[in-house]
Amino acid sequence: MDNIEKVRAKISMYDDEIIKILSKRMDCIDEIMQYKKEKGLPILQPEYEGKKEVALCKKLKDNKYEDEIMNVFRYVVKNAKKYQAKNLFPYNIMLIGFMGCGKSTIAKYLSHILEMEDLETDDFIVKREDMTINEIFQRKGEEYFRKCESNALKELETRQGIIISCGGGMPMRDENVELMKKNGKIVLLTASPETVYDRVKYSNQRPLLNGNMNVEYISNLMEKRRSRYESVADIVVNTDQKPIHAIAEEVVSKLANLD
Ligand SMILES: Nc1ncnc2c1ncn2[C@@H]1O[C@H](COP(=O)(O)OP(=O)(O)OP(=O)(O)O)[C@@H](O)[C@H]1O
Ligand SMILES: O=C(O)C1=C[C@@H](O)[C@@H](O)[C@H](O)C1
Ligand SMILES: [Mg+2]
Repeated sequence: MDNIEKVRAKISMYDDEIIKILSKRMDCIDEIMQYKKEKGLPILQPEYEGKKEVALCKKLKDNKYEDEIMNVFRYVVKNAKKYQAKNLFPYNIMLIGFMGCGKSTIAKYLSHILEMEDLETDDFIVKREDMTINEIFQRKGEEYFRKCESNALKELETRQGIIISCGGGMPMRDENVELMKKNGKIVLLTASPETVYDRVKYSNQRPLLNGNMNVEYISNLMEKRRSRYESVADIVVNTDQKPIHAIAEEVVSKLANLD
């Protein structure tokens, strides 16, 4: 064997070791998930991630390959999170609820913490139609927008393992709910009319609220939708006066405890 072949053989041997070690590391993820389940511990522990990064930096200090190895570790951690999410949620997480209840905010947070892709049906429609939601309502009318929502769900029918933040009116149509339930669990986020008002009062991006930006209007529309929202939801999480991470944890633990 010439020298280069010898080195390649060595690399191959190290690859075997890496595979063995990575598999053992993944087994630990299974163990941790099982342990958290048994002890009723929070599934999301974002503070652990920061500590882990610091600990790894310390271990790699003065290592010639510090940057490269650190990058590999980040990828390892990313994939461990993906593996965990895939096991916990082998379906789409469909966030529904009134405007301003926090669907987009929670979807983004969960997407980061679980390494799951997130998608906004409103954004999806804006891209397809090449118009803002306000423009669609003004030029084509609400009924047209509602058809776009159904079409968006049909296009997304085959996707799996994503977090979908649905437009506030999406669950009002039976055909939409059917599509949402096909390969997803429906998470209803709630907030009081006062909270919603506080969160959205300076925005003009929600056509239904333009010219109606007051607690009374919000309260009336919310009441009209309440029973529909509640009847289609697999789980419900109230978001009033709660920080994002607490809402996200509640979503995740309630979903994980579904049969
Ligand atoms: N738990 C929370 N605490 C404080 N502010 C929040 C919370 N959740 C969301 N917000 C803020 O409220 C506003 C509305 O939130 P978000 O856009 O996520 O709502 P949404 O349900 O997606 O609304 P829409 O249906 O109109 O898309 C944002 O400015 C966001 O930063
Ligand atoms: O609640 C609703 O009906 C809506 C909510 C937004 O997400 C947009 O989908 C649109 O403004 C309509
Ligand atoms: Mg949103």
